Amino acid sequence: MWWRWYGCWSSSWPPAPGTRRRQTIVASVPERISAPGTVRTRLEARGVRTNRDLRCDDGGRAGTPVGLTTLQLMRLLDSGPRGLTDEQAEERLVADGENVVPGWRSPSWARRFLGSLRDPFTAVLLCLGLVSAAIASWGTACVIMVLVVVSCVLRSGGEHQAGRSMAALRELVAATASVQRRAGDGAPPRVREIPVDQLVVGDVIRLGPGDLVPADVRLLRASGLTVHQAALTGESLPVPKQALDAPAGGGADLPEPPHLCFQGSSVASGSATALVVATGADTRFAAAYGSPARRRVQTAFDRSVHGIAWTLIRFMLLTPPLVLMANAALRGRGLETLPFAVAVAVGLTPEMLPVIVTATLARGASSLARTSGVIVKRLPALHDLGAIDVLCLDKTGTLTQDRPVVERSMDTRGGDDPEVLRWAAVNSFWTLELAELPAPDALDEAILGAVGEREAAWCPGADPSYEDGIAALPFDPVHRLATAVVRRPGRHGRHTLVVKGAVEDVLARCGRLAADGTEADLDDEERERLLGLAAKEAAGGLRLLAVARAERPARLGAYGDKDVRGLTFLGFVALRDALAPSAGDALGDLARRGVAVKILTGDHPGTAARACRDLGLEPGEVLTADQLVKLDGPLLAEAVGRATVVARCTAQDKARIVAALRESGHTTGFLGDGVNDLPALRAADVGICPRDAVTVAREGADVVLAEKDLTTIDRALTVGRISSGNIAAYLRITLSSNLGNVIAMLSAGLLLPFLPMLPAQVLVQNLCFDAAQLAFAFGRPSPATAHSPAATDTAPANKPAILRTRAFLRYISVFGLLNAAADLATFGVLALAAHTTAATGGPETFHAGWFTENLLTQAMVMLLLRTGRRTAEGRAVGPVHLAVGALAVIGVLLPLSPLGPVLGMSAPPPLYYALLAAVLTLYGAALAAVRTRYAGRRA
Ligand SMILES: Nc1ncnc2c1ncn2[C@@H]1O[C@H](COP(=O)(O)OP(=O)(O)OP(=O)(O)O)[C@@H](O)[C@H]1O
Repeated sequence: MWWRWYGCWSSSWPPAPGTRRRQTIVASVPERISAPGTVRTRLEARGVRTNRDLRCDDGGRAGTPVGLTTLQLMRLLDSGPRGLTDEQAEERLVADGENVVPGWRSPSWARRFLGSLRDPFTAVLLCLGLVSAAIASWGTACVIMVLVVVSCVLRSGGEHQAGRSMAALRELVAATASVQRRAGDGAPPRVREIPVDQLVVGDVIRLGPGDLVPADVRLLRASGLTVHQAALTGESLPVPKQALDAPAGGGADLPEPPHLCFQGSSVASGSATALVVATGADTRFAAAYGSPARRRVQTAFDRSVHGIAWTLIRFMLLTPPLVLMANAALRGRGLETLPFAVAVAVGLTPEMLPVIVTATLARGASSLARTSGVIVKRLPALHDLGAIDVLCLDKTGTLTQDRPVVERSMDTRGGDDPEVLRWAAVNSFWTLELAELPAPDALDEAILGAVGEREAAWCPGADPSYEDGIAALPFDPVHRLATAVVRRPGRHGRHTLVVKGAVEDVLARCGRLAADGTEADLDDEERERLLGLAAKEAAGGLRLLAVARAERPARLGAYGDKDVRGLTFLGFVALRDALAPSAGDALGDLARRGVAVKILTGDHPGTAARACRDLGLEPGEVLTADQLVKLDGPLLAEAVGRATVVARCTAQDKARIVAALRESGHTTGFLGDGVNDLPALRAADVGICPRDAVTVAREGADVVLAEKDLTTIDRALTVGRISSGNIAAYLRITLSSNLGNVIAMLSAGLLLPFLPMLPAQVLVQNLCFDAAQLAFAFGRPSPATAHSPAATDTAPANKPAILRTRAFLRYISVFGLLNAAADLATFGVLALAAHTTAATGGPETFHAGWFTENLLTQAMVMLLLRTGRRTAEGRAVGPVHLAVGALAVIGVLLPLSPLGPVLGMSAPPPLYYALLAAVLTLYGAALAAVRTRYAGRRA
C-alpha cells in the first residue's frame, strides 16, 4: 500500500511519534584519520580535486564553480548524484579539514587573558596604575597592578571554563545536515543526519524549509526553493533559487547565481538536493566574515549591566580631578594628593563585576542544563531570561501538541465530503514526494494518515498515488499554501493543480466554487459565506485547510506561484490539534510571575482564541496581522499590549511585533520553532526554541529547551531571575559601600590635616572586599528556590528581574550616604576615644580604626542587603556567610597583627571598640529600616 512503502522514501520518514522534525542531538564525531599529508597525496595521485584546488576553477571566486554543467562539476569533484562513499568522505575530511569557518573556534586561555584587559573597568584600573607609576608612587602602582592581574586571571579563567562548558552544551544542539552517502561503491545511498562540520566537497545533501545551508552548494534539483541570504547580501526577502544544468553565458559574472546557495543562508520555503562545492574557509561566507562577529540588537543585559557600568566609569574618571581640585582649593595641597585621588577612584571600581557576571551566569546555565535540559547558548541571555516581562509564543506545538488529526472534510456547503480530503491527500503526497522534503509537515502527515485509514477500510479510490505527479510547490509560509501539479489517469494533455492552504489565501486565488456536483462563479457574497463557515469551525477550536483545484493544458515548463490563480474552491479539511496538557498551568504560573503572554500565530484567529480560552487565558481583543500593517513603533506596541492573540502572522509580522514591544521598553522573549519564527527569534531580547525546532531556529535562538513545554520556560525564568538577582546584589552592595567610602574619604581628606587613608590601605581594603564579593558568584541558587514559584530572592521570583539604571543609582546613593554617615560617626568616635584615653590619636590609630570599621560595615552590608525577607540559601551557611565572617575577622585582627604597622596602622584604644559596637548597632538598625522601605521596590 502506498502509505506503507512511502516510509521507505527517506530514512528520516516517518518521524518518531511526537517528533515534528528529525532528531537534533548530533551523533558523535567519527574518528579522524591522523595523517593528512598522506591522504592528500593519495587523493592527488587519484586526481581528486579538493576544496583548495577548486578555487582556481572559477577565476578566484572562492569555491563557486558557477559556469560548469552539473556533469562537468560532478566529474571534477569525483562525485555523483548518489553521493560519496563513507571512505571518500573521510579522506576528504582529512584533506580539507572540518567545515568550520576559521576564527569561529573559541579563543585560547592566553587570548582570553589579553582580551580581558579590554574590559572597561580593568582598562580604567590599568590607566590609574600607569598614572601612579608615572608620578613614582610605586606602592600604589604595584597594588593596582596586582588588582589588574588578579581580576584578569579570574576573569579569563572563569570565561575559559564557562566557554568550554558552553561549547559542550552547544554541541548538543549543533546544526546537522541531511547528507546522502553510501557504505561502499556498490551500496545504495542512504540519507542521514551528520554534524555540519563533517560535510565535505562532493557530498550530496538535502535541504528543506528551516534548514541552514551548511556549505556552498550547487543545486541538482529544487522545488519552490527560496532562501534567506540576508547574512551575505543584506537582502531581507527570500530569494528564489533553481537548479540549472548549464547557466546562460557560463553564469560566472552573475552577482546572484540562481543555481548556487551559500553557507550562511537558510531555506525559507521549498526543498532541494544539492552538491557541496566548498566548505570551511573556502566558502563565500568565510571570505565575507572571517570572524564570529554576530550583530545582534542591543539586549536587556546590554541596557542594564552595561548601562550601569558606563555610568560608573564616567564617575570614576571624574573623581581624581575633583579630589585634586578640592584639596588644592581647601587645603592648598598640590600634586602630592594624586596617589590618594587615584586610590579614591580605584575604591569606586567594581573591578570584580565581569568575573562575578561570568561566574554567576555560567553557574546558572549549567544548573539549568543539568536539572531541566535547558541550554543557554549565550550567557547574557540567562540574565535577560530573568528580566522578561512579555513572552511571545506561537500557538502550534506550544499551546497545542502539534499532533493534528483529521476531524472531517466538508464541501462548500458545510456537508461531509470525503472527496475533499482525497484531494488534500493528493496535494500532500505529491508535494512530499516530488519536493524531497527532509521531513513531512504535521498537517500533511495527518491528512495522509486519515486517507490511509480510509484505504485500509477498503474505501475505493482513496489512494492519492492514483494520479501521476508532475511538479510541486511545497508549503510556503509567506503565501500560506502548497501546490501539487498532477496528471489524472485518462486525461492526456491536461494537468490538474491541487492546492491546499489557509482559507483566506486559497479563497483569494479562487474564481469559482464547486457545489452540488457543478461549478459556479465565486462572488463576494459566496466568499463571505465561506469565510463565515470557516470562522464557525475555527471557533470550535479546529484547524482549517481550504482545498482547491484547477485544470490546465499540459506543458513542459516549470510551474510557479503566478500559475496558482483562477482555482475552483472545493471545500475544507478540519483538523483537531489537542491542547498541550501542561500549557494551562504554565500560563497561570507565567501570569503570577508578572509575565504577559502574547500569542503570535500563523493560524486562524478563531482557532487561536479558542485554544487560549480553553487554557484559561482570556484572549480579549483578537487581532490579525492585517489590522496592524499601518501601525508602527509605540502605536504597534500599544495595540499588541491590549491584545493577547495576533493571528495570521507571517515571519515578518512576528518580528515587527517583537521589535515594537522591545522598543517600547519591554524585555521581550519569543518562543518559536518554525522557519517562520526565525526573524522574531533574532529580534527578541531572548529567542527560545525547543530542541526539535528547525535547524535555522536552533541556530538563531539564545536558549534551547529540551522540549517545547512552557513549564520548562517557567523554570528557566526562575533561574534567570536568581542569577540576575545575584549580579544585582553584588552591584548594590559593592557600589553602596564604595560610594560611602569615597564620600567619607573626600570629607575626611578635607577635614583632617593628614590623608584619611593611605593609598596602600585603600587598595588592601579593596582587595579584601573583592575577594569577599566573589562569594556572590558561588552563592547557591538552591534548587528549592529555583523551582518554587514563591521563591523570594533579591529578585523576587514573582517579578521580572530588571536592573534600571536610574532606580539603581538612587538606591546606591541612599545606602552610600548611610554608609558615609556611619564612617563620619566613626571619625567622631575615634576622636572621642583618643581624647578620653589621651591616646596619641595620630594618623596610624585613625587609619587602623577606620580600616576596621570599613570592613565590618562592608560585612554587615553583604549580610543585610544580599537578600529580601528570605534568603536564597535558606538558613544554611553558604559562601556569602563565610566571606562575611572572614571579612570581619580580617577587619578586626589585621591592624593588630604585625602587618598593621607595615601598612601604617597602630591599634586603637579598647574604648574605641566599645563605641564602634554602638555605631555598628545603629548602622545595622538604619540599614534594616531603609531596606524594609525598599523591600518590594527593587532597583
Ligand atoms: N503543509 C501545509 N500545507 C498547506 N497549508 C498549510 C500547511 N501548513 C500550514 N498551512 C496553513 O498555513 C497557515 C499558517 O501556517 P504557519 O505554519 O505559518 O502557522 P501555524 O503552524 O498555523 O501557527 P504557528 O505560527 O502558531 O506555528 C496554517 O494555519 C494553515 O492554514
